[in-house]
Parts: sequence; C-alpha cells; structure tokens
Amino acid sequence: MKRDKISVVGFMGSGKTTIGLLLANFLNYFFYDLDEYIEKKEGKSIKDIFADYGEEHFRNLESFYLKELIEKHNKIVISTGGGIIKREINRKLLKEKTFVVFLDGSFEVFMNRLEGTEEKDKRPLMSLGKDELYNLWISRKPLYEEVATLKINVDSKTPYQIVREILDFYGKM
Ligand SMILES: Nc1ncnc2c1ncn2[C@@H]1O[C@H](COP(=O)(O)OP(=O)(O)OP(=O)(O)O)[C@@H](O)[C@H]1O
Ligand SMILES: O=C(O)C1=C[C@@H](O)[C@@H](O)[C@H](O)C1
Ligand SMILES: [Mg+2]
Repeated sequence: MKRDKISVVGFMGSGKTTIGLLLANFLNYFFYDLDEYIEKKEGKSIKDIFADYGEEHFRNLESFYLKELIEKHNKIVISTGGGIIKREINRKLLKEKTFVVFLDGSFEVFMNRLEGTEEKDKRPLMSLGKDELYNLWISRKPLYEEVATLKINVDSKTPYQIVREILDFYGKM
C-alpha cells in the first residue's frame, strides 16, 4: 500500500513540483501538487487565503486536503507545500501512508531557482527577509529529515538525474 503513494517534501524552490510531475510521468502515476489542489478546491489563490483568513486557516486546509488525497488515491505522487511538515499530524500521515522523498540541498540554490519565477510571487512566505527565510529553512530541515524515506541532494543535478536516483532506490525497496 505504502509503495503506491509517493510524497515529495522540501523547502520552497527545492523542486517539489518539477520532480513530482516528472516522477509521476515515469511511473505512470497520478500527479497532484497540493498547493495547486488547495487553490482549485477553494477557488482562491494561496496568497489570498493567507491574506483573507491567515496562515492557521491555510494550515487547516492543507491538512484536510493532504488526508483527502492520500485516502482517495493509489498510484499517486503528491508534491506537498514547503510547510507541510509543521504539523505533527501531517508528518505522521506522510510517514505511515507514503514513501516520502525529501529534496535536500542548499538554501542559496533554492533561492536562486525561485528568483525571477512566477512561483516566487505566489508564495506569501517569500516576502520574508532573507535571514528569516534562512532561519525557517534551518528550523524545518530536521522535520523534513524526520519524515523522509529517501533524502536526495538536488544541488547541481538535473531533474532527470534526480528522478533517476529516486527510481533506482524505489525499485530496490
Ligand atoms: N534540479 C533542478 N535544476 C535546475 N532547475 C530546477 C531544478 N528543479 C527545479 N528547478 C527550477 O526551479 C524552480 C523551482 O522549482 P519548483 O517550482 O519545482 O519548486 P517547488 O519546490 O515546487 O517550489 P514551491 O515550494 O515554491 O512550490 C523552477 O523554475 C524549476 O524549473
Ligand atoms: O513553506 C511554506 O510554508 C509554504 C510553501 C508553499 O508551498 C505554500 O504551501 C505556502 O505558501 C506555504
Ligand atoms: Mg511547487
């Protein structure tokens, strides 16, 4: 059961959406990006959800829709939002029900990859100062590690190389 559900976790800009989609295509699994799923289900952008109802409300939606996706589907890849590991209930669910890929790497690389992309403006937390964002990454890193079935360093690797590594490991499980 657990093998049929893959989740991708990591900080903003680590490549969750890119890698998750490519991985799903290789495996012929369904693909869901949790951020996009929430926006579609709620008919509102994440930025507007944060602005109108606050982060706590967004976190409630995030937990609700994560559970819904995991319960509803098999043969699925879910790319999560960067803050999914904040809540213990999400970490427990991810660990118990999915094969979790943590996209690790350097903060500078993540920030450079987001620079100049549309994604940057879509993420309310990207308006935090660089020091605050860095501290957020440092405080979250152990939580990503706690849930990870597989940790991959994504610095200086193409998306194809990363997916190949995941598939190599996944095939051996
Ligand atoms: N391995 C890689 N090498 C080079 N560029 C990459 C790599 N992975 C992702 N990118 C690029 O980096 C940017 C961020 O990637 P992506 O949107 O997949 O990250 P994310 O983790 O989903 O971010 P967010 O948390 O903001 O949703 C995109 O422009 C993407 O094309
Ligand atoms: O790192 C975070 O806390 C977030 C990351 C994004 O993927 C979105 O889920 C949202 O902007 C919050
Ligand atoms: Mg994304």
